[in-house]
Amino acid sequence: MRRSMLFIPGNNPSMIQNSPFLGADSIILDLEDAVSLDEKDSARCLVRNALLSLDFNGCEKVVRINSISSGFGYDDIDAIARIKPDAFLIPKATEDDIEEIDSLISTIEREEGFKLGCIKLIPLIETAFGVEDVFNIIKSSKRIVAVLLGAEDLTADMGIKRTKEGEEIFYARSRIASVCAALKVDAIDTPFTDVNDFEGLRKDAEKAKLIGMSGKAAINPRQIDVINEVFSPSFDDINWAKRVIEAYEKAKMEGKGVFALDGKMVDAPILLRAKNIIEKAKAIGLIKG
Ligand SMILES: CC(=O)SCCNC(=O)CCNC(=O)[C@H](O)C(C)(C)COP(=O)(O)OP(=O)(O)OC[C@H]1O[C@@H](n2cnc3c(N)ncnc32)[C@H](O)[C@@H]1OP(=O)(O)O
Ligand SMILES: O=C([O-])CC(=O)C(=O)O
Ligand SMILES: [Mg+2]
Repeated sequence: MRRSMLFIPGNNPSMIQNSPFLGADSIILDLEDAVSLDEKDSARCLVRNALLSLDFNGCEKVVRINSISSGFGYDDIDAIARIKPDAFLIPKATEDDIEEIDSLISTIEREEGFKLGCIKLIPLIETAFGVEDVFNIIKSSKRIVAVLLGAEDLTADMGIKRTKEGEEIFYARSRIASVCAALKVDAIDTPFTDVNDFEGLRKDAEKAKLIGMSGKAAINPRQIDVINEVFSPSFDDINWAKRVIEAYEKAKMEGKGVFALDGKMVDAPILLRAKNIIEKAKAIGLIKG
């Protein structure tokens, strides 16, 4: 489950130390934009030591490396892949970068005796070209398990304003959600940058969920509860899903493929939606069995 993915600056030891107990599903230790140029080497060292020594309490451990073109990316991959993070987040991802990084990681996995393919990739889609090419980017490596939308860089690349309402990213969100559903990987929404506006955060997360995104990045621990709540099935959802499944079983015995529940039609796609809710609730531990 990747409902919430918390960014943590890779040069901040106290934030890193507390991170496993904040309730995020994934922790993204950042070596890219949250770290200034003169701290790139020390942050890499700190993140490496943290991954070696801290118990991450079951959180997914993701490291955002610097891009290959920045000159820091090769050192990031070499230092971090050898201690087996769960995944790398690849900024301003292109097909060429992903193919090259996939091959570099394969070499390290062989050298270190790791299972081939154990280190996953999450491309950060944050250029107009990346949005248009997202299908091919995901197809370029079997390691890809999710895609993250980076709206700050995307809107900068497009030369447009970033707003709280987010109309300017509706297309990018929708395209990423649709392609990710087609290729069966998670679609993770961009962070909401006003860390004191929880109503705004909730609305923004709900917008992303409505069009099919499965989780959202956070930049502050106080954002995690809201994000987890929005991307978990509610108790009403779960009760509805149970009733649909029960009613469907009964209807099937009576030889019916379609019937009405509370005045609304239920047929195969509605059953599928109900089953998806139950699966998600089980994965999160909201229901057992
Ligand atoms: C566009 C992009 O690239 S996004 C990705 C890169 N950006 C980042 O990683 C930013 C990460 N977030 C932060 O640095 C900070 O949360 C800021 C700058 C946004 C806000 O800072 P503040 O207003 O000082 O945060 P706040 O007052 O809520 O901090 C409360 C506590 O949470 C901690 N905290 C804040 N952010 C984080 C975080 N991302 N991870 C872990 N702990 C954090 C603080 O250290 C503080 O701890 P303390 O009480 O022990 O001192
Ligand atoms: O990774 C993210 O979600 C944030 C980011 O880099 C961006 O918006 O440019
Ligand atoms: Mg960015």
